[in-house]
Amino acid sequence: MQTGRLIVFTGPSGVGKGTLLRSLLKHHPELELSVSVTTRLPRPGEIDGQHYYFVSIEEFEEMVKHGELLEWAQFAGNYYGTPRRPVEKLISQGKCVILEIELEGARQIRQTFPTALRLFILPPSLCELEHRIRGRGQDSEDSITRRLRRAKEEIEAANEFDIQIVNDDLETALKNLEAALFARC
Ligand SMILES: Nc1ncnc2c1ncn2[C@@H]1O[C@H](COP(=O)(O)OP(=O)(O)OP(=O)(O)O)[C@@H](O)[C@H]1O
Ligand SMILES: Nc1nc2c(ncn2[C@@H]2O[C@H](COP(=O)(O)O)[C@@H](O)[C@H]2O)c(=O)[nH]1
Repeated sequence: MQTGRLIVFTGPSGVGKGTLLRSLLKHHPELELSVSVTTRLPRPGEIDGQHYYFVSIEEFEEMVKHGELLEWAQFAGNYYGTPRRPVEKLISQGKCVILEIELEGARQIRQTFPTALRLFILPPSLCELEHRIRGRGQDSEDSITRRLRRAKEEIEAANEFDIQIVNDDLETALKNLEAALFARC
């Protein structure tokens, strides 16, 4: 793995990005995961500063106004963004930093960090994606509808990314992910 690299990890909500990343980071603690800012309410068990920085809409808008976000987007009725300073600091220290972000944010990063490695995680089918989002049991019906509608648009954009990985069997997807990341030393 090259040092000082930005890795963008995108895919529809519920495809298993977080699940894959938790496993990847367990095996590769040298990788850094950026903690995003969001106006979404915390889910049960989510910890401020660990899963997200949970902020108000006003606080988020202030961050945008002051250029504190590397990228940001609206998703399923909430704002999400990547705090600029910690990412730039880690990259300057030679670390590989992973951003788990949706499509609009990934497109912004392509403009500002053209050398970032961009991966897209695909579900085996839309039916399985819906099954996973519902099975997670964390989102309202309205949020599920918005997420699934957005999923179709996101999947159509998968070819914009450097690498596509289907998350069907979790272990296979993890192996493919590791191969994609570490073959690029
Ligand atoms: N390969 C897999 N096979 C079956 N279930 C899976 C697989 N990968 C993840 N899941 C399950 O799918 C659900 C959604 O996974 P996860 O929360 O990691 O998705 P996500 O892409 O991070 O979603 P979001 O973008 O909304 O945060 C979880 O319940 C998880 O356990
Ligand atoms: N553009 C950005 N998208 C982000 C960021 N952090 C998370 N996300 C994406 O939002 C959706 C929904 O997340 P959830 O936690 O509410 O399920 C998902 O696709 C995330 O990848 C960010 O900083 N910028």
